[in-house]
Amino acid sequence: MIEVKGVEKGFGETPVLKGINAVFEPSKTSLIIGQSGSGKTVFLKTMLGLHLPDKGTISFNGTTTESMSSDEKRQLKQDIGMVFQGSALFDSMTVEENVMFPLKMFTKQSKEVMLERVNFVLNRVNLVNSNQKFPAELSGGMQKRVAIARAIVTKPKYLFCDEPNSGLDPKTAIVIDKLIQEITDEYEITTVINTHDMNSVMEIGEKIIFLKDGLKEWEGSSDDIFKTDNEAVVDFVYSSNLFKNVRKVYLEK
Ligand SMILES: Nc1ncnc2c1ncn2[C@@H]1O[C@H](COP(=O)(O)OP(=O)(O)OP(=O)(O)O)[C@@H](O)[C@H]1O
Repeated sequence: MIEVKGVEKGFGETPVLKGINAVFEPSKTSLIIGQSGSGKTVFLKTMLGLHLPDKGTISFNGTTTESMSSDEKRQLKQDIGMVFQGSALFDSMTVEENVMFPLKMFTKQSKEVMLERVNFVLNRVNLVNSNQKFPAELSGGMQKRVAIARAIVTKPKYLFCDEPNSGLDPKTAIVIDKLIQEITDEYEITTVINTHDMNSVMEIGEKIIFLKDGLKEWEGSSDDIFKTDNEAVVDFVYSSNLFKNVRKVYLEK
Protein backbone atom coordinates (compact mmCIF):
# COMPACT_ATOMS: atom_id res chain seq x y z
CA MET A 1 0.00 0.00 0.00
CA ILE A 2 1.16 3.53 -0.78
CA GLU A 3 -0.03 6.40 1.41
CA VAL A 4 0.47 9.98 0.34
CA LYS A 5 -0.14 12.60 3.01
CA GLY A 6 -0.21 16.36 2.42
CA VAL A 7 2.35 16.25 -0.37
CA GLU A 8 3.46 19.61 -1.72
CA LYS A 9 6.02 20.15 -4.45
CA GLY A 10 7.01 23.28 -6.30
CA PHE A 11 9.78 24.52 -8.52
CA GLY A 12 11.22 27.91 -7.57
CA GLU A 13 8.30 30.14 -6.71
CA THR A 14 5.79 27.98 -8.59
CA PRO A 15 3.78 25.47 -6.55
CA VAL A 16 2.80 22.38 -8.57
CA LEU A 17 1.45 19.87 -6.03
CA LYS A 18 -0.52 21.75 -3.39
CA GLY A 19 -1.27 19.20 -0.66
CA ILE A 20 -2.19 15.82 -2.06
CA ASN A 21 -3.62 12.98 0.04
CA ALA A 22 -4.14 9.60 -1.57
CA VAL A 23 -4.03 5.89 -0.82
CA PHE A 24 -3.12 3.25 -3.40
CA GLU A 25 -4.00 -0.33 -2.48
CA PRO A 26 -2.53 -3.69 -3.48
CA SER A 27 -4.28 -5.73 -6.21
CA LYS A 28 -5.86 -2.54 -7.48
CA THR A 29 -5.21 -0.59 -10.66
CA SER A 30 -5.39 3.10 -9.77
CA LEU A 31 -5.41 5.78 -12.45
CA ILE A 32 -4.29 9.37 -12.17
CA ILE A 33 -6.03 11.61 -14.66
CA GLY A 34 -6.22 15.36 -15.20
CA GLN A 35 -5.56 18.04 -17.74
CA SER A 36 -2.15 18.67 -19.17
CA GLY A 37 -0.14 20.58 -16.58
CA SER A 38 -2.29 19.48 -13.62
CA GLY A 39 0.73 17.80 -12.01
CA LYS A 40 0.31 14.10 -12.86
CA THR A 41 3.92 13.51 -13.90
CA VAL A 42 5.31 15.51 -11.00
CA PHE A 43 3.08 13.46 -8.66
CA LEU A 44 4.28 10.16 -10.16
CA LYS A 45 7.92 11.26 -10.03
CA THR A 46 7.51 12.40 -6.41
CA MET A 47 6.14 8.98 -5.44
CA LEU A 48 9.03 7.36 -7.30
CA GLY A 49 11.51 9.46 -5.32
CA LEU A 50 12.72 11.34 -8.40
CA HIS A 51 11.46 14.58 -6.81
CA LEU A 52 11.68 15.26 -3.08
CA PRO A 53 8.42 16.63 -1.65
CA ASP A 54 8.68 20.10 -0.07
CA LYS A 55 6.09 19.03 2.50
CA GLY A 56 4.18 15.87 3.39
CA THR A 57 5.07 12.19 3.39
CA ILE A 58 4.92 9.13 1.16
CA SER A 59 4.78 5.72 2.84
CA PHE A 60 5.31 2.31 1.28
CA ASN A 61 3.69 -0.41 3.38
CA GLY A 62 3.64 1.86 6.42
CA THR A 63 7.19 3.23 6.28
CA THR A 64 7.74 6.80 5.13
CA THR A 65 10.48 7.23 2.52
CA GLU A 66 12.23 9.83 4.69
CA SER A 67 12.54 7.39 7.60
CA MET A 68 13.90 4.51 5.49
CA SER A 69 17.45 3.29 6.03
CA SER A 70 19.68 3.04 2.98
CA ASP A 71 19.06 -0.73 2.89
CA GLU A 72 15.30 -0.15 2.93
CA LYS A 73 15.64 2.43 0.15
CA ARG A 74 17.63 -0.05 -1.93
CA GLN A 75 14.98 -2.70 -1.32
CA LEU A 76 12.24 -0.23 -2.30
CA LYS A 77 13.99 0.40 -5.62
CA GLN A 78 13.84 -3.32 -6.29
CA ASP A 79 10.20 -3.45 -5.21
CA ILE A 80 9.20 -0.84 -7.81
CA GLY A 81 8.55 -1.71 -11.45
CA MET A 82 8.18 1.02 -14.03
CA VAL A 83 6.64 1.11 -17.49
CA PHE A 84 7.76 4.31 -19.18
CA GLN A 85 6.04 6.26 -21.90
CA GLY A 86 7.09 4.84 -25.27
CA SER A 87 8.37 1.63 -23.63
CA ALA A 88 11.98 2.93 -23.24
CA LEU A 89 13.59 -0.35 -24.22
CA PHE A 90 17.31 -0.54 -24.91
CA ASP A 91 17.50 -0.60 -28.72
CA SER A 92 20.83 -2.38 -28.89
CA MET A 93 19.71 -5.21 -26.60
CA THR A 94 17.56 -8.20 -27.48
CA VAL A 95 14.20 -8.78 -25.81
CA GLU A 96 15.82 -11.32 -23.49
CA GLU A 97 18.63 -8.92 -22.53
CA ASN A 98 16.16 -6.07 -21.95
CA VAL A 99 14.02 -8.15 -19.60
CA MET A 100 17.04 -9.62 -17.82
CA PHE A 101 18.55 -6.19 -17.20
CA PRO A 102 16.87 -5.46 -13.80
CA LEU A 103 17.76 -8.95 -12.55
CA LYS A 104 21.42 -8.36 -13.41
CA MET A 105 21.24 -4.99 -11.67
CA PHE A 106 19.49 -6.07 -8.49
CA THR A 107 20.30 -9.74 -7.95
CA LYS A 108 23.26 -12.08 -8.01
CA GLN A 109 21.33 -14.97 -9.51
CA SER A 110 22.94 -17.40 -11.94
CA LYS A 111 22.31 -16.92 -15.65
CA GLU A 112 20.14 -20.06 -15.68
CA VAL A 113 17.88 -18.85 -12.85
CA MET A 114 17.58 -15.41 -14.46
CA LEU A 115 16.74 -16.95 -17.82
CA GLU A 116 14.05 -19.10 -16.25
CA ARG A 117 12.43 -16.01 -14.72
CA VAL A 118 12.78 -14.04 -17.99
CA ASN A 119 11.06 -16.82 -19.91
CA PHE A 120 8.33 -17.02 -17.27
CA VAL A 121 7.46 -13.31 -17.51
CA LEU A 122 7.72 -13.27 -21.31
CA ASN A 123 5.33 -16.19 -21.37
CA ARG A 124 3.04 -14.34 -18.93
CA VAL A 125 2.78 -11.36 -21.29
CA ASN A 126 2.18 -13.76 -24.22
CA LEU A 127 5.50 -13.12 -25.92
CA VAL A 128 7.09 -16.39 -26.83
CA ASN A 129 9.78 -17.02 -29.46
CA SER A 130 10.86 -13.39 -29.38
CA ASN A 131 13.86 -13.66 -27.02
CA GLN A 132 16.48 -12.95 -29.65
CA LYS A 133 14.59 -10.18 -31.44
CA PHE A 134 15.53 -6.51 -31.12
CA PRO A 135 12.93 -3.86 -30.16
CA ALA A 136 12.94 -2.39 -33.67
CA GLU A 137 11.68 -5.75 -35.00
CA LEU A 138 8.57 -5.63 -32.77
CA SER A 139 5.23 -3.86 -33.08
CA GLY A 140 4.33 -1.10 -30.58
CA GLY A 141 2.06 -3.48 -28.67
CA MET A 142 4.79 -6.13 -28.47
CA GLN A 143 7.28 -3.52 -27.24
CA LYS A 144 4.83 -2.63 -24.46
CA ARG A 145 4.63 -6.32 -23.52
CA VAL A 146 8.41 -6.42 -23.25
CA ALA A 147 8.33 -3.26 -21.12
CA ILE A 148 5.72 -4.86 -18.83
CA ALA A 149 7.74 -8.10 -18.62
CA ARG A 150 10.83 -6.08 -17.70
CA ALA A 151 8.87 -4.12 -15.08
CA ILE A 152 7.60 -7.26 -13.33
CA VAL A 153 10.69 -9.45 -13.68
CA THR A 154 11.92 -8.57 -10.16
CA LYS A 155 8.47 -9.41 -8.67
CA PRO A 156 7.74 -5.80 -7.68
CA LYS A 157 5.19 -4.87 -5.03
CA TYR A 158 4.54 -1.56 -6.79
CA LEU A 159 4.09 -0.86 -10.48
CA PHE A 160 4.12 2.66 -11.93
CA CYS A 161 3.08 3.21 -15.53
CA ASP A 162 3.41 6.54 -17.30
CA GLU A 163 1.00 6.74 -20.25
CA PRO A 164 1.33 3.00 -21.03
CA ASN A 165 -0.96 3.35 -24.06
CA SER A 166 0.77 6.20 -25.81
CA GLY A 167 1.26 5.41 -29.48
CA LEU A 168 -1.01 2.36 -29.51
CA ASP A 169 -4.21 1.88 -31.48
CA PRO A 170 -7.36 1.69 -29.27
CA LYS A 171 -7.72 -2.09 -29.55
CA THR A 172 -4.11 -2.84 -28.65
CA ALA A 173 -4.33 -0.22 -25.88
CA ILE A 174 -7.18 -2.12 -24.24
CA VAL A 175 -5.26 -5.42 -24.48
CA ILE A 176 -2.29 -3.78 -22.74
CA ASP A 177 -4.56 -2.20 -20.09
CA LYS A 178 -6.19 -5.54 -19.37
CA LEU A 179 -2.80 -7.23 -19.15
CA ILE A 180 -1.64 -4.68 -16.56
CA GLN A 181 -4.87 -5.14 -14.61
CA GLU A 182 -4.61 -8.97 -14.67
CA ILE A 183 -0.99 -8.88 -13.53
CA THR A 184 -1.87 -6.40 -10.77
CA ASP A 185 -4.58 -8.71 -9.48
CA GLU A 186 -2.63 -11.94 -9.94
CA TYR A 187 0.56 -10.80 -8.14
CA GLU A 188 -1.19 -8.42 -5.67
CA ILE A 189 0.74 -5.42 -6.97
CA THR A 190 -0.12 -1.83 -6.07
CA THR A 191 -0.38 -0.28 -9.53
CA VAL A 192 -0.52 3.43 -10.34
CA ILE A 193 -1.05 4.59 -13.92
CA ASN A 194 -0.81 8.10 -15.33
CA THR A 195 -3.11 8.34 -18.30
CA HIS A 196 -4.95 10.56 -20.73
CA ASP A 197 -6.81 7.61 -22.17
CA MET A 198 -10.54 7.68 -21.44
CA ASN A 199 -10.89 4.09 -22.66
CA SER A 200 -8.55 3.07 -19.83
CA VAL A 201 -10.68 5.02 -17.38
CA MET A 202 -13.75 3.08 -18.45
CA GLU A 203 -12.10 -0.33 -18.83
CA ILE A 204 -9.76 -0.63 -15.86
CA GLY A 205 -10.42 2.37 -13.60
CA GLU A 206 -10.95 0.59 -10.27
CA LYS A 207 -9.83 3.77 -8.58
CA ILE A 208 -9.46 7.08 -10.35
CA ILE A 209 -7.81 10.17 -8.93
CA PHE A 210 -8.56 13.37 -10.79
CA LEU A 211 -5.97 16.12 -10.34
CA LYS A 212 -6.73 19.75 -10.99
CA ASP A 213 -4.14 22.50 -10.54
CA GLY A 214 -2.05 20.34 -8.24
CA LEU A 215 -4.90 19.22 -5.99
CA LYS A 216 -6.95 16.07 -5.82
CA GLU A 217 -10.26 17.39 -7.09
CA TRP A 218 -12.14 14.10 -7.21
CA GLU A 219 -11.74 10.38 -6.51
CA GLY A 220 -13.92 7.41 -7.46
CA SER A 221 -14.35 4.38 -9.71
CA SER A 222 -15.11 4.20 -13.43
CA ASP A 223 -18.74 3.61 -12.45
CA ASP A 224 -18.79 6.74 -10.25
CA ILE A 225 -17.27 8.89 -12.98
CA PHE A 226 -20.38 8.47 -15.14
CA LYS A 227 -22.63 9.68 -12.35
CA THR A 228 -20.58 12.47 -10.86
CA ASP A 229 -21.83 16.04 -10.93
CA ASN A 230 -18.35 17.43 -10.30
CA GLU A 231 -18.11 20.08 -12.98
CA ALA A 232 -14.37 19.85 -13.48
CA VAL A 233 -14.53 16.06 -13.95
CA VAL A 234 -17.52 16.24 -16.28
CA ASP A 235 -15.81 18.97 -18.27
CA PHE A 236 -12.60 16.94 -18.55
CA VAL A 237 -14.05 13.49 -19.20
CA TYR A 238 -16.85 14.59 -21.49
CA SER A 239 -14.87 17.01 -23.61
CA SER A 240 -15.69 14.86 -26.65
CA ASN A 241 -19.21 14.44 -28.03
CA LEU A 242 -18.72 10.68 -28.11
CA PHE A 243 -18.30 10.52 -24.34
CA LYS A 244 -21.12 13.03 -23.79
CA ASN A 245 -23.43 10.62 -25.61
CA VAL A 246 -22.09 7.60 -23.72
CA ARG A 247 -22.84 9.41 -20.46
CA LYS A 248 -26.37 10.26 -21.60
CA VAL A 249 -27.14 6.64 -22.51
CA TYR A 250 -25.61 5.42 -19.24
CA LEU A 251 -27.65 7.83 -17.09
CA GLU A 252 -30.85 6.95 -18.92
CA LYS A 253 -30.44 3.23 -18.18
N1 LIG B 1 11.43 20.01 -13.39
C1 LIG B 1 10.54 20.99 -13.44
N2 LIG B 1 10.91 22.27 -13.24
C2 LIG B 1 10.00 23.27 -13.28
N3 LIG B 1 8.68 23.10 -13.51
C3 LIG B 1 8.25 21.86 -13.74
C4 LIG B 1 9.15 20.73 -13.71
N4 LIG B 1 8.42 19.60 -13.95
C5 LIG B 1 7.15 20.02 -14.13
N5 LIG B 1 7.04 21.35 -14.01
C6 LIG B 1 5.80 22.14 -14.12
O1 LIG B 1 4.82 21.52 -13.30
C7 LIG B 1 3.53 21.61 -13.90
C8 LIG B 1 2.89 20.23 -13.95
O2 LIG B 1 3.62 19.44 -14.88
P1 LIG B 1 3.34 17.89 -15.11
O3 LIG B 1 4.36 17.43 -16.10
O4 LIG B 1 3.27 17.18 -13.83
O5 LIG B 1 1.90 17.94 -15.78
P2 LIG B 1 1.05 16.72 -16.35
O6 LIG B 1 -0.27 16.78 -15.67
O7 LIG B 1 1.81 15.46 -16.25
O8 LIG B 1 0.89 17.15 -17.86
P3 LIG B 1 0.86 16.25 -19.21
O9 LIG B 1 -0.47 15.56 -19.17
O10 LIG B 1 0.94 17.27 -20.29
O11 LIG B 1 2.03 15.31 -19.18
C9 LIG B 1 3.73 22.25 -15.27
O12 LIG B 1 3.39 23.62 -15.18
C10 LIG B 1 5.21 22.09 -15.53
O13 LIG B 1 5.72 23.15 -16.31
